[in-house]
Parts: sequence; structure tokens; C-alpha cells
Amino acid sequence: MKTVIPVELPQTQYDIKIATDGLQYLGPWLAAAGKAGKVLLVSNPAIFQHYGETALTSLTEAGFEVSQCVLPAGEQYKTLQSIEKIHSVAFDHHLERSSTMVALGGGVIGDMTGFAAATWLRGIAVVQVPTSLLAMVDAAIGGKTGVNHPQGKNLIGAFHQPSLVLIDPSVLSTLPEREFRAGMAEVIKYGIIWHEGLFHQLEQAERLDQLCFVSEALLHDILKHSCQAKADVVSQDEKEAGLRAILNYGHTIGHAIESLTGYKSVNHGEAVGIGMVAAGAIATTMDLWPQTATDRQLAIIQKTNLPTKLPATLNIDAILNALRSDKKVKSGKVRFVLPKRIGEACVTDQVTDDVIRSVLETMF
Ligand SMILES: NC(=O)c1ccc[n+]([C@@H]2O[C@H](COP(=O)([O-])OP(=O)(O)OC[C@H]3O[C@@H](n4cnc5c(N)ncnc54)[C@H](O)[C@@H]3O)[C@@H](O)[C@H]2O)c1
Ligand SMILES: O=C(O)C(=O)C[C@@H](O)[C@H](O)[C@H](O)COP(=O)(O)O
Ligand SMILES: [Zn+2]
Repeated sequence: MKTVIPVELPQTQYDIKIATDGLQYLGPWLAAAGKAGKVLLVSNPAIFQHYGETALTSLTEAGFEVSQCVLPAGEQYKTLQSIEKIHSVAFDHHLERSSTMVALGGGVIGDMTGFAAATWLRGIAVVQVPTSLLAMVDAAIGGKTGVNHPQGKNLIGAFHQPSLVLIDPSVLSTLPEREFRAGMAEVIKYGIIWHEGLFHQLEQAERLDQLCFVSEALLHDILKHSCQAKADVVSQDEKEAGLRAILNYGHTIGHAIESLTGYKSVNHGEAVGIGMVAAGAIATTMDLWPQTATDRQLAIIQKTNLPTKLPATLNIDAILNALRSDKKVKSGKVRFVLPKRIGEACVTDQVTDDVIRSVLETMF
């Protein structure tokens, strides 16, 4: 499996390389991307245990001077305190403006390493080596970096594009099944908002709940079509002035669920899955897309075995309140991404609290 997807932006361009067993070429590919000198590899304990040595060996043999920062795993550690830890290692190892940070991990490590790189010495290079399905298809691409605030998801951050995204699908062999399903939520998102063909492929697949039931060919298409969708959207609207907001499909309610559950019991993909169920139902309630489309979306989410109901501990008033800190709020109005047809979405501020309430009431 080998595919290269270029991401073309006004100020820069970089490649997304999808290559089975590609991790061993991290060093040479980093050098080919024009990097030299010091590298700070950031990861978490489980991922570092599986893949740290391969990454370190490849970088060292390619002539890089490598230091490492291994942070605790989990969304609850996606904080400014973790950024300070990365910066302390960068200070101890004298990282310079020409140095590079490498994120070896899921979206949490990727978002934090990107933000640490964006802010160290006012900005050094970052390379994304995503190890979860979710990070491969989404988080590693497009330059959104940042951390959570106790009051809201990803409220602190910066746009900072990577110099290279290296996707080695073979590392998915150690990804926990729950995390595979979480990644499928963002894949389904692309099928709804951008890529009708991908949606049909997912519809035709028999099982999507575990990697072992997904053929190599389908996995390749999932990675290729998802990365291409993200590259297409980001290259048209790098800083979310308009179009890019559609990548937030399912995230308005999803982010509220994550922050209200303390970034612990519901992971990002699960929250997005529940958020897409809600957004689909809202669109149907508003006569924007048919009930049959909502049902087809639900069937794929169920086939993936993602949760489709709200956590019983949440209440609707708290969710409505949390929606007001969403980054898409404009002039005080909550904006939702809603599907128009399979493969196309829009952003609207016309969703009333009554509609949201009526949909959420059906989701416990
Ligand atoms: N920047 C963006 O555009 C963007 C897009 C989507 C999501 N995100 C962010 O990404 C985060 C979610 O990312 P995630 O779902 O990857 O979660 P994660 O980074 O927490 O990883 C999930 C779990 O899987 C483990 N793991 C990852 N790869 C593994 C592997 N190959 N083998 C064994 N274990 C592995 C991790 O250690 C972790 O415990 C959220 O913070 C979300 O906000 C950012
Ligand atoms: O890249 C984007 O743009 C996205 O919206 C992708 C989302 O999957 C991702 O979760 C993102 O971090 C959410 O964006 P945010 O600006 O609402 O934090
Ligand atoms: Zn997301």
C-alpha cells in the first residue's frame, strides 16, 4: 500500500504519505522534506513502547540528533501543563528554530505536539506520524493544533501546518478496537459531508466494528478517500473562513458531550458519532434531508458499533449551555453543520433551541 496525497496551501505545501511499514523510513523521508539537525520525538508510553525504537533508529541512522518526551496517555492530559512539559524538554535539548518536533501518536499527541511546535521559539517545524485511525484520517492533517480548557474543547490553539504526514497503516494492528471504532466516526463524517462514494463503500461493507473485518483494499480506500477529502477542504479554506467548518459535522454536540463528561468517559470519535446522529435528526426535523438519509447514516454508525445515545448522566440544559462556547458561535448564535444530501453539508444558524431539545429528548 503506497499513496502520496499532496496538500497545497497558499503559503506552503506538504505530502501525506500512506505507506505500509513506512515508519522505518521516517528519518530518510524527514531528510527528504528538507529537515536536518535536532528532532524532538513526542509520544505516550503505550505507543512509544510499540513504535518508539523503530522511529528513533530511523531518525538516528538518518543523522538526526534525537531527544524524546513521553507524556501520559489520554484526552484529560491534552492541557497547557503538557505543553509546558514538551517545551521544557525542548529547552533542555536546545531545540533551535531549524529543529523539528515529531508527533508519534493519536490525535491527542498530534494536537499537542503541533501546538508545542507552533509556539516554541514562535514556531518550528512539526511532522505528524499518526498511529490511531482517527489521527490518520483527520487529526494529523490540516494544521489545527491545540489543547482543551476545562470550560471547552480545543479552546486554546493555533493553525500550524505539518511539514510531512507519514501514515503507516501497519501500526493499526496494536490499536485497541474501541479506538478503531472512534476513528470510523470521522470516516463516516467524510462520507456524509464530502464523499458520496466513500459512504456507499461503507454502506456495502459487512462489518465495520473491528479492523480484522475490514479488507486491506477497503482500509486503503478509507485512508485514501478520507485524507483526500480533508486535503481538498483544507486546501480551499485553510483557516476556516467558510467551507472548512463542514469538517465540524457532528462536533457541535460532540464537543459538548466531551467537555461535560470531563474528557474521560466518552472519547472524541464516540462523541462525534452521537453528534452526527443528533445533527442528522435535526436536519430531518427541519426538512433539510429525508428520514431515509438519517436512517442510512444511523445504520452505518450502528454497523461500526459506536454509541448512538447520549450518556445518561447528561441533561439537555447543560448541553444547550455548553453549545454556547462552541468555536462556530457567531454574533452569539450557535451554528450547526447539517447534511443536505449524502456527500454535501451546509452551515446554518437557524437551528432553534426547541428543535435541538426535541431531538435530544429522543436520544437517551
Ligand atoms: N487537529 C485536528 O484536526 C483534529 C481532528 C480530529 C480529532 N482531533 C483530536 O484528536 C484527539 C483524538 O484522537 P485519537 O482518537 O487518536 O485519540 P488518542 O490520541 O487519545 O488515542 C487513542 C488511544 O489509542 C492509543 N493508541 C493510538 N495509536 C495506537 C497504536 N497504534 N497502538 C496502540 N495504541 C494506540 C493511544 O495511546 C490512546 O490511548 C482529540 O483530542 C481530538 O480533539 C484533532
Ligand atoms: O480540521 C478541522 O477543521 C476539523 O474540524 C476536524 C475535526 O475532526 C476536529 O475534531 C477539530 O479539532 C475540531 O475543530 P475545532 O476547531 O472545533 O476544535
Ligand atoms: Zn474531530
